[in-house]
Amino acid sequence: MQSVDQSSSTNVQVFCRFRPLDDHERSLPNQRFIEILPNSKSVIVHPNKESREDAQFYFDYIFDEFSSQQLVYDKGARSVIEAVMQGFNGTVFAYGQTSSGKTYTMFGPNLDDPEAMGIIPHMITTVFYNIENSDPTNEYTVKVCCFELYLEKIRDLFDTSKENLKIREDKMRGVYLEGLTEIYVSTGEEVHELMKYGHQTRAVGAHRMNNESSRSHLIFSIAVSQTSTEDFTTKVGKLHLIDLAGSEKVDKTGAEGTRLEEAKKINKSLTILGQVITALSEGKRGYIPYRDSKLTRILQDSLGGNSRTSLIITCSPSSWNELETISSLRFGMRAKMIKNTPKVNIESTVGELKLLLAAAKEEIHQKNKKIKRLENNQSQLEESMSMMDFEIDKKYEDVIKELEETRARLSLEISKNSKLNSELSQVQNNYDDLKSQFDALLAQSKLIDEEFQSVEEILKVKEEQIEQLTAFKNSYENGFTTANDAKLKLEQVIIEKDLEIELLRRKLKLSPTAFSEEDKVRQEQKRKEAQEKAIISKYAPSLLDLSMDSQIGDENWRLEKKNLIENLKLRIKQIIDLEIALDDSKNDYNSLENSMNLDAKEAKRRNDHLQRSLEQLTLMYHQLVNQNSALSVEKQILEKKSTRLSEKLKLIETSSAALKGELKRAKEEIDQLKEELNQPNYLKNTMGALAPLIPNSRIKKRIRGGGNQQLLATFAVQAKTYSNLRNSFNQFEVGK
Ligand SMILES: Nc1ncnc2c1ncn2[C@@H]1O[C@H](COP(=O)(O)OP(=O)(O)OP(=O)(O)O)[C@@H](O)[C@H]1O
Repeated sequence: MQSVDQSSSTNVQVFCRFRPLDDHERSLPNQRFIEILPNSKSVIVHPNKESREDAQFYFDYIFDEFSSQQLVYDKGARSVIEAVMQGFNGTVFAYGQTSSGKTYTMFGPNLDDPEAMGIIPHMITTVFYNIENSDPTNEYTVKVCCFELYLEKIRDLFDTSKENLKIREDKMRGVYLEGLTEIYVSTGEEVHELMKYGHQTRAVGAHRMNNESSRSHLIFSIAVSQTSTEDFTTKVGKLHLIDLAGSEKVDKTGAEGTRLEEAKKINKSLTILGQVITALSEGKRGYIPYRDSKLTRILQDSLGGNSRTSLIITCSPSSWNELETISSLRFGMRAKMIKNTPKVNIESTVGELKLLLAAAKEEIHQKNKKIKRLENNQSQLEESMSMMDFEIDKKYEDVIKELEETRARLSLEISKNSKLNSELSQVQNNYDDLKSQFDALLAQSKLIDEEFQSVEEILKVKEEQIEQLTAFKNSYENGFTTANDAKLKLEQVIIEKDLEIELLRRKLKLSPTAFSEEDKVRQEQKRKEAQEKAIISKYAPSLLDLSMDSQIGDENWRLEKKNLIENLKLRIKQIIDLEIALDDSKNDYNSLENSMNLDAKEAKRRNDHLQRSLEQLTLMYHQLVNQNSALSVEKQILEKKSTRLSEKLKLIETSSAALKGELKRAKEEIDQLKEELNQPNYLKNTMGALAPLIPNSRIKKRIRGGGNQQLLATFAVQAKTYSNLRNSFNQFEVGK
């Protein structure tokens, strides 16, 4: 069966029904505590205790104690059966505390009285009314089942020997009960009888609040299948009508023993139902605790699933049940928030099945081919993946190896670099030392310069004094030279006169020896002295100067001058020494600076080189890491692809197996039905107690939809069959 989305999601419709006060409640003071507003959509609760505040609740409709069964059905449930007739799933259920009127609402106090009957009998009537009034080209089959959930066990109410049915789930059928009796019916009366039968078979017990309290959750289901004889499409709508057992406060109801056990189980399953509703109302689509109880598993589709659902909250209007009523109203408000997504269920006819079978066969064939192809692809993929894995691993290993080597090289370079750095810092230290020495020398030289300048200034003064003295000496010398020259000239004249005199004497005496020897020696000495002086004055005036100095006799000045000269010489020597030392240190400094510059340049060059290689290595490292992560991503994608392919393959295999199984089951069912049909005592054997009620209950009965003409024609026959059935049923009951 497939579901066709012909509708958007709809909220669960929630109604509220207040029953009249019962005898006990009427005997109490402050009986009523609720106020239904005129729009019949909201109710205000006025709590008795002043400490509690008024609370307002909103519903799709609120039925008061005077609301008729017909009104409750029309407003609260009719739309659901209309949807079921169109192929949707539908659920109507009643929830409320014990003795609040759930059974009254779902079944009614009298199942045969059209005015008193509740929702379930009304539904049955509507189903068959709709069939009878539908287009004659429609063909219907209707099957019903009825079971109860009692003490957490599922009991088949059409075959009570089935006491503990198991819940199963598969893709095709959804949640279902294995082995549950399903009865095909052809008339509303048949369903009516079956409903009564199930209702009577239900576990009922009495307690302080309800003499006929339902101790189980009852589910009555009708599946309506509608086939068009024109296009052979089939829609199947399933309707669940549920009368829940009521929650109870055991101290109020006085439950003991089995009753207490029942109450606990009922309360527990209702608590889980509340949790499911809370989770759904909060939009927790991820985890809903459906599986925590059998009731919620059965209701899975009705709450948050593929179903049009109506919930009727039944309440007591009495303040005696104030807390229970408020709790039920809150439950209803939460349920109102649940969204369901009902879809039309389309089922195939035999003709369609044949076509489907052929199509399925073809599909299976195609899928098998595809599976083979996929298997091949997968093995190829696996092969290439393993090769790829190998290559990736190898590449990865190479990369890692290269990385390790690079790292080793890097650490070597780093240690070299740090060594160079320490050398550099040592050179830097030396340089700093020299620099400070140089600075000290520079400072010293500055001092010397300053001293030198002051000495120069003194020298200047002294030079000026010397110049003055020299000028004085020169003028003095000039005077002396002139006097000396005059003296020399005079002496020369005297010598010449002496010589003339001698000559004259000789002439007179005719003998040269006329001059005495003494005179000759004296004359010679004088001549020599004169000659000497001339020579001295001509060639060595400085000597004269000195002799002059000594002659002028300024002894103090001479001494001072001498000291000054000595001092000057000493200072000059010191300056020269300092200059030499300065030059030396300048040279040292320059050479050091040169060598240092060279070292620093070299270190910088190496450092730059190292920096560059470090950057390159880092780049390479990053590239390798990127390459590696890209490869990992590629690997992951391929793995994911492969997993997806495997999953797809598995899905195809599963769906193909399910399809095969389904086809096999359908075939077996057809064969079995054919076989059963051929057996004369078939019905007696299979239906047991229900056999007299519903003839041929395991056989699909095709009911033609149609106008009233056909209806009238068949009605007589059906009425006769019905009265026959009732007779035989009565006989059967008597005979039991
Ligand atoms: N709307 C109503 N009008 C008149 N009587 C009502 C109405 N609803 C309930 N009652 C009466 O109240 C009593 C309890 O109702 P009912 O058995 O339907 O309650 P319940 O909720 O099914 O209880 P439990 O959970 O114990 O089975 C019955 O006697 C029933 O006839």
